[in-house]
Amino acid sequence: MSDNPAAIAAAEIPPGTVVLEARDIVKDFRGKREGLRRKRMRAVDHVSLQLRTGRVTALVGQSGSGKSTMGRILAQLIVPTGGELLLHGEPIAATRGRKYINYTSTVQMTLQDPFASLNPVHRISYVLKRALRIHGHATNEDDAQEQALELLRKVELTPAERYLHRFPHELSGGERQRISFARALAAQPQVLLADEPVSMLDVTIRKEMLDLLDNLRRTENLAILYITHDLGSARAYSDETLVMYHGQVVERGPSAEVIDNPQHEYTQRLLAAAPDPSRRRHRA
Ligand SMILES: Nc1ncnc2c1ncn2[C@@H]1O[C@H](COP(=O)(O)OP(=O)(O)OP(=O)(O)O)[C@@H](O)[C@H]1O
Repeated sequence: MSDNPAAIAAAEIPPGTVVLEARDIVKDFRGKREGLRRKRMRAVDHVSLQLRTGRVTALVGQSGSGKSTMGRILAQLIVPTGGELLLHGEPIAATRGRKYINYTSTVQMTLQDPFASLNPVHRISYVLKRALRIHGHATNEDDAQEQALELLRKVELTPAERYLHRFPHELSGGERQRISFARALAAQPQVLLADEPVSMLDVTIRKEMLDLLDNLRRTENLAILYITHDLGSARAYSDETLVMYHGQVVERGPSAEVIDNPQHEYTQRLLAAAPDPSRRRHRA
């Protein structure tokens, strides 16, 4: 086993191990101009969280509460104003270069709109093989081909051979989101940051997609951050829920407790506005 815990397969790490930790993260953006001064806008206000292998952590809150900003900080797509990230207990500093690529191999993010995140001019085979090569997991063309097929099977796009030669526009929204997951898995990550993975999909396929995510959590032992405004799915698919309001985490705990018995007035209001907050599901 490698002595670098970030470089080993997630499956080799005991479930429940903290992989990624955010401590006291703050993010300020430049806000609207007021006279000669520009106001500061605090999108994330002293947020701490831990992501553990084989566990799903839900980050819920209404639009503008800071969920995506927090996800982008965890993916190192943007730099926080304050606080720190720790990977396997080691502070992260590099935002470019080899160390940054190593970080992105360990921590992958998928976005809400799978169509916007896939280049329309490339076939699926190119998308997956490129990701495999960038992260150093394919040594030659045959190897890349075999692994690309295996990734398609993992995200339940079968027969896999049929999908390799397609372009994104030839796929449905659900299939494109599965390709986004496959591309993320090509990095062999330990952490998956899933930003609103089903909100742009037809309601009839949302459950299938969340079941797939749950499956990947188990089979790949992934630490998953599930960013959503849907409390019902957070209750059904996550172990822990953090509720964000105006950039702050106002309530956190086991998802069943937070959602069945919310203590904070904001969580109670969110629940009152949710269509079916009591949906339950027994997890494997
Ligand atoms: N690049 C940016 N520059 C300025 N303000 C930003 C930027 N990105 C986000 N914000 C602001 O930060 C706040 C939090 O935004 P964020 O996208 O994190 O919220 P969210 O909870 O993910 O919402 P949604 O569910 O709509 O994506 C919002 O007020 C948003 O306008």
